[in-house]
Amino acid sequence: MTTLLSLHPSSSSSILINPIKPHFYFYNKKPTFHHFNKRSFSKINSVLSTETDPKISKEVQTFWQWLKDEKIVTSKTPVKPGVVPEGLGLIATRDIAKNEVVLEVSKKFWINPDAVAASEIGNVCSGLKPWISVALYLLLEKFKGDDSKLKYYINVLPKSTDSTIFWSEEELLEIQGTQLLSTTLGVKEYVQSEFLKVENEIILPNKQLFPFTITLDDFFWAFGMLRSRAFSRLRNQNLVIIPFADMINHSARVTTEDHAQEVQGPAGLFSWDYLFSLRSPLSLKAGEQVFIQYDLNKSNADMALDYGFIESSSERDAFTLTLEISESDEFYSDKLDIAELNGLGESAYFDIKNGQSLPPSMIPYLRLIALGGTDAFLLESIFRNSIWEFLESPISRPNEELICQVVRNACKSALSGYHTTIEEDEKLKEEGNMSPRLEIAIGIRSGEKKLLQQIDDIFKDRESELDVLEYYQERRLKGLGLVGEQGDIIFWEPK
Ligand SMILES: C[S@@+](CC[C@H](N)C(=O)[O-])C[C@H]1O[C@@H](n2cnc3c(N)ncnc32)[C@H](O)[C@@H]1O
Repeated sequence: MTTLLSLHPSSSSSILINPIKPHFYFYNKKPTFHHFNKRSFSKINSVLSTETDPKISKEVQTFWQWLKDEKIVTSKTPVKPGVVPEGLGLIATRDIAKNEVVLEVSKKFWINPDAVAASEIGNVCSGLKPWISVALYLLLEKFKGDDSKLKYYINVLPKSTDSTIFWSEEELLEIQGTQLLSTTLGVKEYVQSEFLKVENEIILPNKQLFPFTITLDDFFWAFGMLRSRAFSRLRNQNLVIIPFADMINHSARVTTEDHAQEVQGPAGLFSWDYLFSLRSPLSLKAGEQVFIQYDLNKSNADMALDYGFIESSSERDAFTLTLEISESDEFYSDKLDIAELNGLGESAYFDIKNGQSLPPSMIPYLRLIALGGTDAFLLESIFRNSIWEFLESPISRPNEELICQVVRNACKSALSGYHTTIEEDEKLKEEGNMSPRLEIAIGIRSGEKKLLQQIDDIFKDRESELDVLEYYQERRLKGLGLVGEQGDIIFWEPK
């Protein structure tokens, strides 16, 4: 899937398309639930009582009762669980004003590295990455069954989500050629290697703390839960699962992200504690579902990987173009030095978004890696402070032509890696009636192809302008006053 193209005959810098995303990040926001009748597309009627709603499973009812017993849910709580197109969700039981608090959960119910530290596995987990320690804690509580203090919560967690990390090989074939497939495989490999490490270093040597078998699938389940349910933007909290709050679904209609807060408030009759407080970003009528915005910055591929759904609008479509100065480039060290002086490196990643212009440093970087031949004098150290400014405009016809050719060839090559065309995908979308996973696959692959087409169009237009562009030498002569109005060169003639 990786396309690597030589940019210059003498220097072999390259453009890579479809790489595995370079940085595996853990984590940005939130949530998934339940494995019961997941997507029942019933109209969201006001759920007047969880107990009397036949669609609410016994496990959810028991969980709800536990929330009441623990005073997390009180008579003032304006929401209750309901079965919605997104699975389970929270439904307003009365009109809710914009910014009104819909739920509060005291710190003692939070599932985070502090909870792990205070548990029986705290000592052995202290050196682990936070997400790994919380994953082990979740698994430990799961295997305790009825003895777990989190049992009512764990009982309502889903067996998996529609995240691509849970897709079968056959399902993954539907995203053949996409960056999402590369990223998914990269993440799976990463999780597997972390599992093998923690199994050897922590789980097996501490059998008394882990008196049950933890399989790779179990570890993936815990990873998937964290990936889809954890909040990350709280003050002091980079990774925290908040039971009950994680029943809230995402809507593109919500365009702000500041609904979750850590506040201080009463926790029980005589004590105060930190509370996780969630406000409704929209004003709602009784019976409507409460939504939040999970993350405005995530692409559809991020959403598919984290939560197992995407948005239908193309605004979240993204394609990461990777450009690289090759070590075998004869000007490697000069080019690297220039890139670093300008905040870039040996490799640079440019996120291309639908309808947006190219990232500002992409073309100068492309021109830099394509620089060679008679333009190579610009790499000399006397130009070090001014070269980036030069690179912001066309350098020479061969340099500009080369970047167009290479980008266009890379786009064509990447486009040929998909097993369907944009038109075929559009037809499938029109036919409808797809499984949620196929819907994700088609949305992602058609989004990527449209972006590749968009990039190709940009460089096609540029290619058609090669004859009329102004290049470095011409600009330089003009700067010295040596070019006339018509572009003719003015020679100095002695009088
Ligand atoms: C924190 S959970 C929210 C509660 C969840 N619906 C449940 O049943 O537990 C997040 C998960 O809900 C589902 N979800 C949330 N918002 C969604 C949306 N707008 N479209 C489709 N699924 C959504 C996805 O499965 C996601 O991984």
